[in-house]
Amino acid sequence: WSLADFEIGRPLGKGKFGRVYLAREAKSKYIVALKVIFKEQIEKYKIHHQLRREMEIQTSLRHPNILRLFGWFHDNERIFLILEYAHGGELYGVLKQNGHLTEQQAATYIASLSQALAYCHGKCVIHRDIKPENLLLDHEGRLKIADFGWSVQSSNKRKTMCGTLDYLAPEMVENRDHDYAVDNWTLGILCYEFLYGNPPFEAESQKDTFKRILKIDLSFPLTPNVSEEAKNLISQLLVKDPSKRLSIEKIMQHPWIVKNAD
Ligand SMILES: CC(C)CCNC(=O)Cn1cc(-c2ccc3c(-c4nc5ccccc5[nH]4)n[nH]c3c2)cn1
Repeated sequence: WSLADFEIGRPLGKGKFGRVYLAREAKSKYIVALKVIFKEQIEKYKIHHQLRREMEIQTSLRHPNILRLFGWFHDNERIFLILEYAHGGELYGVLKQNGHLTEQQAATYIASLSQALAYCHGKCVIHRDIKPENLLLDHEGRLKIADFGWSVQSSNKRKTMCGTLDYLAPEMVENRDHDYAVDNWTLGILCYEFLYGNPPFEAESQKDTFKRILKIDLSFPLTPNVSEEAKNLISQLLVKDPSKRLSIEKIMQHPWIVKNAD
């Protein structure tokens, strides 16, 4: 592939490392999202190996709820990633527009995320950075995890702090070793945010967010009205001891998911 094969459209936003444009492959008319990453950025931030690993990870993942990386090409100063185009845009937009989601929508997205994570964990990939901005919707409103900005192969004990803090599990806040269960924690954070409109441990300062996470300072507002089953699932995921968090399989069998996810 080369840039000449594509007609470039409007900017779709900026992902990690670069901007993303709507694009159409000239011959097939196939619509894609084309991400442009400047090589000088890669040199400057020394992220060549991380980028390569992400590209290998994302190319190898094939799942209906994981955004495809079809391929890539480069010219002298830029690398271009040919990504799946998600017609529905960011889930974040839907969440902010409606304030919060219905229990059916929330359960459907949590079920989709759980299936995608079960698939990733099966391939020894921990996502570690799942947040609404990284979740896109296709033309049927089906969820697509877009950004493997900090995904690692599981053996890694990386210590870098990644992304916004609201979604960090206690073991990551305490910079202890972490494993797949960080993604289970994040499902609890997202479930809470889908139903209430903001993440459970939000605070004025980062320090206070850290404290609330480490204390599991979890409370459920009286409005909007949320079912006991939903609160039960959230309470079984936002557990300090990673080994005590509900497994992905158990999430899929939880009464709230079985009843509300479609
Ligand atoms: C290899 C490594 C660097 C990871 C490869 N993955 C990414 O680059 C992650 N990434 C995906 C995107 C992205 C952003 C937006 C979209 C969209 C999209 N569709 C939209 C519809 C309406 C409004 C906005 C939209 N954005 N479709 N596919 C996308 C893909 C940005 N970063």
